[in-house]
Amino acid sequence: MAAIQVDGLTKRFGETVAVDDLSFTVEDGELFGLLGPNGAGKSTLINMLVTLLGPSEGTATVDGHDIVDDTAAVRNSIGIVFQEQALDEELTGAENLAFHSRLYGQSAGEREERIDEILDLVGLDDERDDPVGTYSGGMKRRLEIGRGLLHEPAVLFLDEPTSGLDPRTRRDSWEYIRRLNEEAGVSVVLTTHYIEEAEQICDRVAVVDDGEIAAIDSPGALTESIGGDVVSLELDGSTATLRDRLAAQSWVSEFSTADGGLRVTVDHGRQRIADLVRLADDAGVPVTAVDVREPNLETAFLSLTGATMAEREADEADSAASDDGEAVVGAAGGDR
Ligand SMILES: Nc1ncnc2c1ncn2[C@@H]1O[C@H](COP(=O)(O)OP(=O)(O)OP(=O)(O)O)[C@@H](O)[C@H]1O
Repeated sequence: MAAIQVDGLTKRFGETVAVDDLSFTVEDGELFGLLGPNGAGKSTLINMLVTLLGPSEGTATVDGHDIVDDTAAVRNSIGIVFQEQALDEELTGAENLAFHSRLYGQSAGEREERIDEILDLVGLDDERDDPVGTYSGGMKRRLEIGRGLLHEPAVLFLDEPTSGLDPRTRRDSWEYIRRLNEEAGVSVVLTTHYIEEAEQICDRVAVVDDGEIAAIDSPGALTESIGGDVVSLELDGSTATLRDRLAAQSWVSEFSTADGGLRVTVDHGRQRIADLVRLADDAGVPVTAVDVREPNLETAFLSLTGATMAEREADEADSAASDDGEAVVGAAGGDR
């Protein structure tokens, strides 16, 4: 049985279509990533799957249970770690877990055994009796992830699990997430706007943009699907003639317009810079800057959506600011 089966799931907030007719499957035992910029619709999708938000249209099952008709069974089958931290800082690590174990109705014997297992799994054995207020950001996140596993869920949802952590702690957290996926045998669905996170730990990634899934595959296959390096040309003038000329070159895989220029996908991008500059000159549009990116998930996102993650987040910040009538700064994007 699939861990998650999503069929035509849609969520509207007034005019905004936050999640637009999504269908996909997460296999049992998979570490599945939803990668997209802030505002892409990842949290809305997760909130529907964990039964906190009702869909506008469509259906989904989690561990075989319907997210609308069978909410209690879905909730018993899942663990959730939200973006915002929710630990009692005055209690110790073990006490925080014990509190939740009681909420789930575990017996005293079961509780003790499970807490030991979890603290071992997330590497907090030595700090079990320290108040959580003394933990580092990474340790707190590990404890929250452990807490999500307390009742042995079939599926663990992690919403931006490493957001706000420093890069080193983020890497350490990846180890733990991978380990618990393997050792606890739990299917994991995580959202992230960190390309590297999706690339490093996910078995498969859904690239989410503007409420839709642009592609789903393994990070390696998504990267390979680009078929070359992406050369960004900043151009001073109309690109119409140059586009015609690019279309006629056998060595150009594809190209798209971008703010102030063109993005061209070619093999061996660096060796093609001179050819591209010459084509642009011949077309009467001087190149003012060149950037070459080798294939990775970042260029896959660019190739699939026509924009970088950063550009998408800036768009979202702009529209949030115009909605609020406020300045763009702090409206969206970046770590929280
Ligand atoms: N309760 C709501 N009411 C109105 N609009 C909403 C609501 N929740 C989300 N949206 C809008 O839906 C879209 C998707 O938001 P969502 O939070 O799901 O994106 P996200 O990819 O999870 O980003 P983030 O990581 O910032 O949460 C955005 O345009 C957002 O403004």
